[in-house]
Amino acid sequence: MPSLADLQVSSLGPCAYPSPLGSYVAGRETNEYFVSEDDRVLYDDTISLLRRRGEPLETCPSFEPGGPRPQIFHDPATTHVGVVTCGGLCPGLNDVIRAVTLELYTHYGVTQVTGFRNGYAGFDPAHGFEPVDLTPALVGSINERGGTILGTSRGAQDPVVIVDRLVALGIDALIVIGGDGSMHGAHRIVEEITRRGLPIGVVGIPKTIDNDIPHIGQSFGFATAFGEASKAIAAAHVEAESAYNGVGLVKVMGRHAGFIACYAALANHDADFVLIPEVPFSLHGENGLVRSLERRVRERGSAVIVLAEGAGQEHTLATGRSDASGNSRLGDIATIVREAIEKDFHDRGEELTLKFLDPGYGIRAVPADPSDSVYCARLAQVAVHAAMAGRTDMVVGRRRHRFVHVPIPLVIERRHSVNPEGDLWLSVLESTSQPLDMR
Ligand SMILES: Nc1ncnc2c1ncn2[C@@H]1O[C@H](COP(=O)(O)OP(=O)(O)O)[C@@H](O)[C@H]1O
Ligand SMILES: O=P(O)(O)OC[C@H]1O[C@](O)(COP(=O)(O)O)[C@@H](O)[C@@H]1O
Ligand SMILES: [Mg+2]
Repeated sequence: MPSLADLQVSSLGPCAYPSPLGSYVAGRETNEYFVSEDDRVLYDDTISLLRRRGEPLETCPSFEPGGPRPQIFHDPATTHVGVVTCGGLCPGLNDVIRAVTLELYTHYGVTQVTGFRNGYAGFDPAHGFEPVDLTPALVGSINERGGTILGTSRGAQDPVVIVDRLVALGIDALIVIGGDGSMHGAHRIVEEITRRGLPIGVVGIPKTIDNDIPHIGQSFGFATAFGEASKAIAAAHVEAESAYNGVGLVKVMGRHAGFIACYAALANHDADFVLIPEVPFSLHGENGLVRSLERRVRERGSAVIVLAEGAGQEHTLATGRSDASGNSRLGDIATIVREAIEKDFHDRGEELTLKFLDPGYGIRAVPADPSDSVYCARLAQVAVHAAMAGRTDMVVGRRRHRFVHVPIPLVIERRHSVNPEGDLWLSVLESTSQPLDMR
């Protein structure tokens, strides 16, 4: 449980410039568009949690709200903003690049916006990736396409080299669009900036289809991704129920967190079993997957299993390998589950029609759905407000419908994952009627 001190956002210094957004509210009796610098968004959201603390509201943990400030740190006339996308693809990356650029140009009058190519690698002159001048004309309709126009990458880069490049190009604020790994990287960039005493801010916009970043509500692109995954589950259901002893096995992404599997399964209620990294299961034994599946197929004639790629890793041979960013390469649980099911039906002399679907990269290479598009645009605007107000070492998030600033050290402290004791997993159990304990 974070303390109030853990939730304090770092700032480059006092805000000496009036915000150009002030012209919008000039002459109005109220200026509710602007965020009050002394307002806070409470961490706890129930009376019982607050009561348990027994403290005045002012000392209870709370976040700085996101949104435009009446006074800003950077002078828009001279400000130069950098933008980079890192890590795996995610629907909405182009929406965010577009909205950051347009917010800077249109509302702050900032006309120097530079996009770094191919993730953190783009800062290293040795790679020879020329930065891109992001303009309203360039970004106008990029939101219609999946992927990122800037390119992305995995793999470590030296923060010293990155800060050297920021200094060489005169960047005042860097917007990092990335996942947990990118935010670790962003924090190391901040440490190097701080070591040199430079007035350069770093603001993150959390991206990942896995939704494994804590404290930020939900990462953009997650909703689009699970929506795409749910289409594969619906197809598996149709295939399974149209066959004699039909079984659909759908593998979805989700390295350490089973959110995609849970939400995709809940989206159409076609799943009979959801297997996620957070909840261990046995393959064999009375409560294990194979016997439970046998019972379900006997009762209903068919069944659908949704399998997160990171589930049941204890049943696989550890690969001992990792990708360029240090993320572990997973064992192939789908093949193990599939072979166990096929062997069991074969040994029992039962017919089986098993269809294996892996929507794979197809769930993250698509453009954002309308709901994620809105979310991307708004997160981007809030990130620009934060950057212009001199905030640093923070990411933007939306907790319970409130935009907030979350310090990066807090979001990289741990991973967000499905709580097996929580209400999401309970919904999955209710929807699938799978055994509570499959060990
Ligand atoms: N602990 C870390 N410290 C510094 N940089 C990191 C760290 N983890 C990842 N990165 C860098 O952040 C970038 C993106 O990380 P990655 O894990 O691939 O994707 P994501 O940000 O989507 O989780 C990569 O360039 C990677 O080298
Ligand atoms: O792009 P790669 O390296 O094949 O990685 C695939 C992994 O990326 C993810 O989409 C998550 O990526 P991020 O960590 O970049 O958010 C996982 O769901 C999946 O395991
Ligand atoms: Mg990640």
